[in-house]
Amino acid sequence: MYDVTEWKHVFKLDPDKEISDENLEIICESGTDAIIVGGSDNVTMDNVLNLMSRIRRYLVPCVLEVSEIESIIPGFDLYFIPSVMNSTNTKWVMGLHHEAVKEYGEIMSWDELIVEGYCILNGDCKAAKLTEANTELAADDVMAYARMAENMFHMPIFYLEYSGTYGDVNVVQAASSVLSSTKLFYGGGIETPEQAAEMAEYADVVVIGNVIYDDFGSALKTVKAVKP
Ligand SMILES: CC(C)=CCC/C(C)=C/CC/C(C)=C/CC/C(C)=C/CC/C(C)=C/CC/C(C)=C/CC/C(C)=C/COP(=O)(O)OP(=O)(O)O
Ligand SMILES: O=P(O)(O)OC[C@@H](O)CO
Ligand SMILES: [Mg+2]
Repeated sequence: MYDVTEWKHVFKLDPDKEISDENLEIICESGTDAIIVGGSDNVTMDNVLNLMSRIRRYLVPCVLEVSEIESIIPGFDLYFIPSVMNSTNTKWVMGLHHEAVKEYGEIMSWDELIVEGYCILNGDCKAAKLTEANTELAADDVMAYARMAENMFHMPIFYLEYSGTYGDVNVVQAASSVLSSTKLFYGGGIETPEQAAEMAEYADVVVIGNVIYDDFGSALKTVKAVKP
């Protein structure tokens, strides 16, 4: 029904940030493959519900990327569950997941859940600090995580996260070279259609976040750059 393996471009909307109805409509009808709702600060039931119900006016698939147990609400098409592979604290690898499944296990629709093997590479971003990620990684370290995600843990998504900064295309290429069934998501610092196209050469899916709020016109152009 929602075939993530066909996606090339997604917008990530932050429930803690303002977006006008007009811009939301443009984003939802832009031809992007999905809208991810997610962020690392002040993600509450209220602001998640508010954003979800506004996105729900459109046909585009709508995904909650879970960052806090308290803000999980029903009604999304899919739930992306990050597991930070390069975290040094097991809480962010499997700990919170264990707690959540203990609480919701009985009522969970497992086919709506998609696990993302996160590898966070921008040491200055909030997610890196929160999860105590070891971001001092060379390309071969990242390749090893990618191989583990696909061959050991059978994760559907390997997510290279540079949130807030434009990443190293050689690292994205290296990760891509060792993946076949697991889909490579790239997110971080994409501000122009050219950058989106550059990362899309190697990543299966590019994620566009902050630029939606900083330069809406440029954000919109990334769709055609990736899906001409
Ligand atoms: C009732 C109901 C609908 C039930 C459904 C069942 C369900 C979905 C159950 C959930 C099961 C489950 C296993 C949940 C996991 C729970 C959990 C809290 C896991 C931890 C997730 C995690 C590792 C979070 C760490 C932070 C992280 C990686 C967040 C991802 C998003 C991210 C990096 C956003 C970037 O944030 P942003 O604000 O844009 O950052 P900048 O400031 O840098 O821009
Ligand atoms: O906000 P930006 O830097 O575009 O990053 C997108 C996404 O990967 C954040 O989780
Ligand atoms: Mg952001």
